[in-house]
Amino acid sequence: MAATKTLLTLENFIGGKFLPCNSYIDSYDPSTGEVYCRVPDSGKAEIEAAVEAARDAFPGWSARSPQERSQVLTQLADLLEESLEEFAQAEAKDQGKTITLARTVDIPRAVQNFRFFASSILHHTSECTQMEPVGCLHYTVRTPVGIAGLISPWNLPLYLLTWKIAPAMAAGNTVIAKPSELTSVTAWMLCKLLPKAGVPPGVVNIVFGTGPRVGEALVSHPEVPVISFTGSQPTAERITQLSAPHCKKLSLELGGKNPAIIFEDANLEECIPATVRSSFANQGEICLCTSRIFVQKSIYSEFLKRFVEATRKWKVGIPSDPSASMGALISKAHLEKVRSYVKKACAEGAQILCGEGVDKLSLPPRNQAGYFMLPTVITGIKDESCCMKEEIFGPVTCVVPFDSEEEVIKRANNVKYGLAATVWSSNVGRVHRVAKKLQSGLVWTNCWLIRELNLPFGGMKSSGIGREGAKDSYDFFTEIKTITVKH
Ligand SMILES: NC(=O)C1=CN([C@@H]2O[C@H](COP(=O)(O)OP(=O)(O)OC[C@H]3O[C@@H](n4cnc5c(N)ncnc54)[C@H](O)[C@@H]3O)[C@@H](O)[C@H]2O)C=CC1
Ligand SMILES: N/C(=C\C=C\C(=O)O)C(=O)O
Repeated sequence: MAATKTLLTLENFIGGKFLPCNSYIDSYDPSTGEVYCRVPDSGKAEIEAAVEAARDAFPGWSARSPQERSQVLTQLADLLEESLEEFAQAEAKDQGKTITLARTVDIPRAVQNFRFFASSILHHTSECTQMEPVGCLHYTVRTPVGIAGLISPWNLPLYLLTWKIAPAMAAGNTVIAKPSELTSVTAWMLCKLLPKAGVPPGVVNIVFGTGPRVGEALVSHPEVPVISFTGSQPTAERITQLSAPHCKKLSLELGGKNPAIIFEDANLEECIPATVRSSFANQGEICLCTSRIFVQKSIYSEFLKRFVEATRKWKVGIPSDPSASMGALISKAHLEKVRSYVKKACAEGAQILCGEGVDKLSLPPRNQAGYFMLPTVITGIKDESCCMKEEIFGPVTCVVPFDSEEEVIKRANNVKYGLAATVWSSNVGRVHRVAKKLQSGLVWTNCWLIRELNLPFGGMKSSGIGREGAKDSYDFFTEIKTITVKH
């Protein structure tokens, strides 16, 4: 009992009020393996309450002009920015990522998400055509869909949650968001800013808990016509099944098995540090991370030597260490899953060039039970291996050689996923040619993760359905109507 009192205890935010829950889930600090927080274990009753609040708030919020909604979003961005350091500290503790990443990427991007959609909502136009022979004018109008159900994962908690909340609100919907039960703290902190920013009660409701309990209650609710989800493919399948009887609008942003293709004319000075980052940023827990590196044979040995050297400099440290490049993985179960892939690779006869099982990890005594592992490079592995086919979602990357452009395109496309790829070459023609042939929703050439938020973001094949971005998110969170006027 005494220990429970010291734990941070979160509450649901429904209808503009913080409400306690009947039961709670333990949430762990990934850097120590200790429980430090209690997250509401919500279910159907909490979703019913959130639907009621969102339904009541919808007429008022949807009737506001885009300019009025834009002002509220801008105010929210300003408030979040004022508390950037507090949010970054909380995100690093809750997720295990480095404070540097939380400070420079996660929270600034969450601020940017609100600012971006506050601005983009002001610039949409509608279509209009004339039919002179029959004297008709046709035009389109867009209206918000209604109550939006938003489900986000644990890897980029506030960054991905706000990437959904901001466009849904901007378009005039009311929202019920369910963050991951593993990383709920910054979403709860955001709730405290909502009234201060002028968000009316019920416009944004945040309900915490597990996928099977509260996630499914949200997805199955008949009054929630639109679901935006980022997470794993099996969960997306379940959401699709539950949504089918209601014909819900779905946006599914799922995993990847992202290739980096490195041609012999690549600028290795730039390519090597960028590929270390694309493989191991955020502990490799980003759906866009590189996990298959194809290197042209003539530079294979040189690349491998320099890549391993650079990987060994990618420092694993506790999240508060400003010199760390990588922190702890999200959970014990996830750490074990990631390690199991390295074991499988070894059993198949692959070589581990650095990291897990090869190098020694040094951690302060307090963090020995944390979920840390070293960035790991595997080679001598076949394309058919599970390490080359399945999403590992951790600091593990495979490096293999290739001969020709045609061959590497075929091999890069030979997985069920199609999210992101990088191509490294100084031949402009080749860069365009290869990018066009890759089955991938995003291709970065001679760079990685430079985001233009206006343009479509999302994957092909098993990497998802739909796109997010200025126009794409607006289209998704609105219904279009064609009106014909005979004059
Ligand atoms: N964007 C991405 O590509 C992500 C991929 N993953 C992949 O998924 C694997 C498993 O991670 P998880 O956290 O288990 O991902 P997940 O897909 O289960 O979780 C994502 C979100 O969905 C919710 N959820 C889970 N089951 C649900 C259900 N039946 N109905 C409604 N919502 C549900 C979760 O509570 C969480 O908020 C990772 O190892 C990684 O490979 C995980 C997170 C993000
Ligand atoms: N969806 C994910 C990353 C998105 C990044 C971005 O929008 O810039 C993910 O890792 O799940």
